Amino acid sequence: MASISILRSLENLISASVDIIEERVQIPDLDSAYHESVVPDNGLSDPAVADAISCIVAATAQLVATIRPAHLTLISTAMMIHVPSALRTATDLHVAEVLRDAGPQGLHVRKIAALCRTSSGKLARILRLLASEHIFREVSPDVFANNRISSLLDTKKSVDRFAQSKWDGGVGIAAFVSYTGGHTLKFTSYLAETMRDPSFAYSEDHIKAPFNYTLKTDLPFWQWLDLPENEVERRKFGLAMTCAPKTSFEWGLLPKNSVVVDVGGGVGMATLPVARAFPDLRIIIQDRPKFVEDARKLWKEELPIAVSSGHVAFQVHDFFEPQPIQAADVYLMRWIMHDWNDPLCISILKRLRDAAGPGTKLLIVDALMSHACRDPFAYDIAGAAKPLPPKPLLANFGHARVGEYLFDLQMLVTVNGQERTIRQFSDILQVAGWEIEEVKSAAATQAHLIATPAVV
Ligand SMILES: C[S@@+](CC[C@H](N)C(=O)[O-])C[C@H]1O[C@@H](n2cnc3c(N)ncnc32)[C@H](O)[C@@H]1O
Repeated sequence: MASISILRSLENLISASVDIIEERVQIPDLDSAYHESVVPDNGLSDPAVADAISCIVAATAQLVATIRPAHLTLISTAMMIHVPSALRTATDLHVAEVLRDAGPQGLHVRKIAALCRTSSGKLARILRLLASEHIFREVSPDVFANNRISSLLDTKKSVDRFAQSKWDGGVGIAAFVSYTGGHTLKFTSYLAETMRDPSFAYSEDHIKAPFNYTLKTDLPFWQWLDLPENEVERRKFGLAMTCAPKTSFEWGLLPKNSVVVDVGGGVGMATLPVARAFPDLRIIIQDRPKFVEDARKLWKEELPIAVSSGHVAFQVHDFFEPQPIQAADVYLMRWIMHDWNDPLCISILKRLRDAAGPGTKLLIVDALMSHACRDPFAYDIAGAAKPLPPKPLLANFGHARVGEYLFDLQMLVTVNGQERTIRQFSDILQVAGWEIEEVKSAAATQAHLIATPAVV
């Protein structure tokens, strides 16, 4: 297809998608504050709207790639590293909280800088870069306000409280932004060096990640997080898990008092919304000692009734050791498999298979990878095939699904881990004695693989 007809097809796709959205929902202004009850922030339950949004995101990115001079795309992509860095800086300086009370008219950067205790000249440049990427808004020269995106960084705490800690309690996406724009950015900057060093490039060992190369340590990432000097990073990491959408498993179909074990559950960010919505379930959060300690504190603050009623319990457990909770109704593992190489995943899965009863379900929540081109593989697992987008979009929905590939590299640089395709999952599960029954939300950043014990 000639470029001009590609541009026209993309333009038509965008226009048709806007029509679908206009028919079904009202889209809030980008300048108003974030509210989780409005579309698109909470409108993705309507599949037609979700698809239309994906088409717009994919098509606009493809339009830009097609029409922008190639050298400008390369130069601006290379320099995009400054965006996560600026975003983390604004987050750690509490700019969104400082701007909360200023409302839509905003605050002069001199006042923002005074409250954030930093240089106004440099802060203005940082905020202007972000405003150009539609995060914050420059209302008039040097006057900045929150917009729908930046206001999501607001932890709702008073700035005075930050003397104690910003990273206590449910601080949401700010923790993810601060963690990723800090440590992950450092680790990924050494990716090229590790790919040229054979002892790293060809290794599947979890202590051969760019993280280890960057910090010159042989400690596994999880042990490094346990060090006293990394306490703040560990808390941020635990809270960063809030950034995920809720699990879409049908928890409501489980009988009262069903036992759900959140294996490697961190501070319990996957099961906290489940416990809120289904208080009759019995949830056990297992993790390493420090995360269990953090989880206990967080749940006491966030959902004390679950703690006092005993509907949630916390257990120190190494998932390479025999599973202490036998025949649970559900073993949930969200964002665990992607941390480990195949042999170690198989060890974890075998421990759960040994403990499983005939009715046990294993729920794995992770991204499900696909190629960026069409894939002739015949999917014989229910729900595993991802819907194909309209042409001329890339077969994997391009920029609309880039999150999966970003997470994949996040795993590579931190723990030498990886996201997997359905074939890769199917292989390791089979070796460990599990059979995939169904896949839900295959195309989402968090696909759900539901497996049952294989009959031997
Ligand atoms: C990416 S986080 C996911 C946390 C949680 N599942 C969630 O989705 O919020 C991985 C978790 O695995 C835990 N972990 C690492 N090694 C472990 C082990 N050997 N036994 C139990 N948990 C472990 C980490 O402490 C961390 O909380």
